[in-house]
Amino acid sequence: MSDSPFVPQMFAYDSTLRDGAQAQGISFSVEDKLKIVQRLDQLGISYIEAGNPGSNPKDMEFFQRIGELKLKHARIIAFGSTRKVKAAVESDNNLRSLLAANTPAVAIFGKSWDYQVTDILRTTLEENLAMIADTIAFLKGHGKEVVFDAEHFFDGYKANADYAMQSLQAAASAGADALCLCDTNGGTFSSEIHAITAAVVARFPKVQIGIHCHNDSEMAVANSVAAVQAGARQVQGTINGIGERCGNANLCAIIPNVQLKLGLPCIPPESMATLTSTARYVSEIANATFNEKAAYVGNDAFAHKGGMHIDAVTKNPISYEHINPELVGNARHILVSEVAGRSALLARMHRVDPTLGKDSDETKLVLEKLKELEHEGYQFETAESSFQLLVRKLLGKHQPFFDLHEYKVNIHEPALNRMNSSVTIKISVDGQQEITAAEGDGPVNALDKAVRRALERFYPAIKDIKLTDYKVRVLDSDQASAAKVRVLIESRDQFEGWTTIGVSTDIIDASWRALIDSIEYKLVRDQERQALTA
Ligand SMILES: CC(=O)SCCNC(=O)CCNC(=O)[C@H](O)C(C)(C)COP(=O)(O)OP(=O)(O)OC[C@H]1O[C@@H](n2cnc3c(N)ncnc32)[C@H](O)[C@@H]1OP(=O)(O)O
Ligand SMILES: CC(=O)C(=O)O
Repeated sequence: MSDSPFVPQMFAYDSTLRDGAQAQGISFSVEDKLKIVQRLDQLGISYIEAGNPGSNPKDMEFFQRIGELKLKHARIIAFGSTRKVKAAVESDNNLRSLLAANTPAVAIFGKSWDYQVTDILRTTLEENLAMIADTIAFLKGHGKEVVFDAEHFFDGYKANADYAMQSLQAAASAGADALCLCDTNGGTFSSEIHAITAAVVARFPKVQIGIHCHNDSEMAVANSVAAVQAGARQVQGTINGIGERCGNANLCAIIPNVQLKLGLPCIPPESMATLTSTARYVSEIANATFNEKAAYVGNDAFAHKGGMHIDAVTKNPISYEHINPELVGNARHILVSEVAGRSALLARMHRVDPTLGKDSDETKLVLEKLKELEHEGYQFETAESSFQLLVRKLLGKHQPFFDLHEYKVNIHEPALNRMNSSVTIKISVDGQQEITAAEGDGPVNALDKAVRRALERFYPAIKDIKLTDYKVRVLDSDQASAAKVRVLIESRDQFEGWTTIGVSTDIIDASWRALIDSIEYKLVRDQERQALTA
């Protein structure tokens, strides 16, 4: 490995902790911010815009503590606005806070749309240019690297190109190190972004030009890439695209687009494989639901379901994958479902019998049964473990772990201590009979307790199973109380998680099927692990 420091050709500028924190439902604690900064630094981000020191005490505390961290790649940026109208920079509270943040670099947003100056700032066009110039000169005088965010630049340019350019000129003449063009309202089209950015790059050939896009027209990533193609060399965005309204440009798509497709390195090549885990990490800390459909980093980004696609991808992945998923730390998923073909089944069938091929009778049998069960309401793409058990059963390789003789469910109303249900169950293992009973908060809970109690004597490892989720979906609601239900149960032990499924017109029966698959899958996996270590 080379010891020479990585030199980006494109500066990745992350605003998750500033613009991302302006998203509805997001609020990072100081500890959250410190953790995210470290993770972004490991990813190799060049700039981290980490908050507004003039906005709130939490952000100021963050800036007081950030010095504790030793960062390898990132420069921390404190964010604020140009000075107030008709005010002196020296006495401006926002600017004092920016200096108190003690960061090597600052970002200042200022108006570049004439209408925003007259109607929102309610001042003259000349005063706004003076606000920009005074603020940047003041910060440069304090030794800061300064990024000028030209707010509403594209709308401003379309309304009054001359004034929009004057705002950039004021910033550049005052010493700004980068001029960042903002599509603040997120309504600009990629062709306009490209043309306007190209005009700015031509006018300011010696200054770094940045791009900051919002996603109000679902075009933030495309617009950012268009600006890069027009010559922008700093690209702003947030992890997972979180941000105000519809969000910001998503760096998890922009970084691989720019680095892998346009050939402009923005993070060290060896960090690219941590992109997917970084996206999940930030989502977890933000307490946000992760978008599994996200390009590059979502679970579904390389999930193949159509039988013909699976067949082709198995022959050569580039047939239906735009990049190798491992480059961004993601993985290929082959889904089994009613739209699968034989190729989709082979990897699962080989776990049970490696000699089987695409043309084996067993492969056709499993495919037919899969389609029949999916027609009945099963959905195996989300219940891989039940499918794996089905394959074992159809191939005659499954040895049942117990025989069920009967179970009886009773509902007690009124409930005592929320235990409104009880179950008695009779099973046998190798001829030894066991009868147990259990009470539960609902019949499924009572059933779960009773079957575990009955089996634990024979299979103590069952104690390690934790049921982590239980989902019920009514499949044909027009049948009212006779409708079929699909139950999905997610389980975990100390090694892994797994999902099983049951379908029936009776919710207790559907739950029983999913529950028994869960227990049997655990026992099968324990056997497989023992065989590996034997
Ligand atoms: C596009 C963007 O994302 S820009 C960043 C937006 N982010 C935020 O607003 C989050 C942080 N903001 C805050 O915490 C608060 O708004 C503060 C502390 C900065 C200011 O709070 P307040 O002083 O109470 O003002 P308030 O938020 O109500 O109004 C904003 C003021 O800033 C002025 N302002 C807006 N843009 C600028 C600018 N570029 N330069 C100078 N002043 C500006 C407005 O005209 C308004 O001034 P006024 O009070 O004289 O009418
Ligand atoms: C500065 C900024 O966040 C914007 O204009 O969108």
